[in-house]
Amino acid sequence: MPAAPETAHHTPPLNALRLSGIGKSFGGATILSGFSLDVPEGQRLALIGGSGSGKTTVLRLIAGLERPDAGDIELFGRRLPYRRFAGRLIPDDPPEMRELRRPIGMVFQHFNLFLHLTALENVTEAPIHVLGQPPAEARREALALLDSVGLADLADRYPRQLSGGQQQRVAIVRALALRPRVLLFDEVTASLDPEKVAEVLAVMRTLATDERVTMIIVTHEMGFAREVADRVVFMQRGVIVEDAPAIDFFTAPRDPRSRAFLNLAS
Ligand SMILES: Nc1ncnc2c1ncn2[C@@H]1O[C@H](COP(=O)(O)OP(=O)(O)OP(=O)(O)O)[C@@H](O)[C@H]1O
Repeated sequence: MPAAPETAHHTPPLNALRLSGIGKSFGGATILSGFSLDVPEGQRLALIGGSGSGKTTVLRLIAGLERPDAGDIELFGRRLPYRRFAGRLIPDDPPEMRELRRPIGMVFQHFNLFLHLTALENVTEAPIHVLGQPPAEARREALALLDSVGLADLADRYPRQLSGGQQQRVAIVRALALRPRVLLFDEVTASLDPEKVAEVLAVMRTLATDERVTMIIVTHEMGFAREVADRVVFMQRGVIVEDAPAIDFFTAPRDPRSRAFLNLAS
C-alpha cells in the first residue's frame, strides 16, 4: 500500500534525537561501532542490557560528557557541530554546541549534587547562573518543584542531611528546573536502598505522564520499564539486539538473547 501523503494535519513526529553511525572506543576497546538510534519527540524509551553493554556511554554521548569517535548526533533536527581534526572529532562551535544541548537534562546514579549547597540552592544554581533567571523567580519555581516531589520542608538541608532517595529527588528536580525537552536517566535507583527505590520511581512515573518530554531511561528495574516505557531498546556489547514496543518486548521478546536477559533479570 502506498504511504499516505503527508499533509499539514499529518506530519511525522519530530525526532528529538538521532544517533547515526556512532563509534566510541576507550583505550583499545571498541564500545560502540556504527550505533544508530532515532528517538521521536515525547517517547519514553527504556535502554536496557547487561553490565558493560554501553548504555551509560550512549547517554553520556547524548549529554556531551563524551565525544564520539565517529558518526553524527542530531538533536531536534540539528546536527551537533563536531569536526574532524587530527583523526578525532572535536566540538567546532562551543556556543552552538551549548545551545543545542541546553534542552537536555541528565540524572545520574550517584546524584552528583553540590555538597556545599542546600537542596534549594542545588536546584536554583543553573537557572540563575546559566540561564540568567532572576533569583527570586528561580527560588519560587524551585520551591514549587521541590514541593511537587514532597521535599518543600527540606529545601534548606544540605545533601548529607538527606537520605539517598531524597537526594535523588533533588537531583531530578534540579534537571527539571532547566525545563528540559529530553531527560536522560542513568540507573537513578541503583544506588538506593530498596525501600527508597519506590519514592524515586513514583516521581519518575509522574514525569512520564508529561507528553512533551522525551525520556531515555537506563534501568535494571524491569517492572518499572514495563510500566512507563513505550519502547525498549535492548543492547549487548554495544549492539542493539532488539528494538520493540515495550508491550511486545516484555510479553513476546523475539531474540533469544532478550529472552535469556529477561529470565535473568526477572
Ligand atoms: N571513561 C571510560 N574509560 C574507559 N572505559 C570506559 C569508560 N567508560 C566506559 N568504559 C567501558 O565501556 C564499557 C561500557 O560501559 P557503559 O558504562 O557504557 O556500560 P553500561 O551498559 O552502562 O553498564 P552498567 O550497566 O554496568 O552501568 C565498559 O566495559 C566500561 O568499562
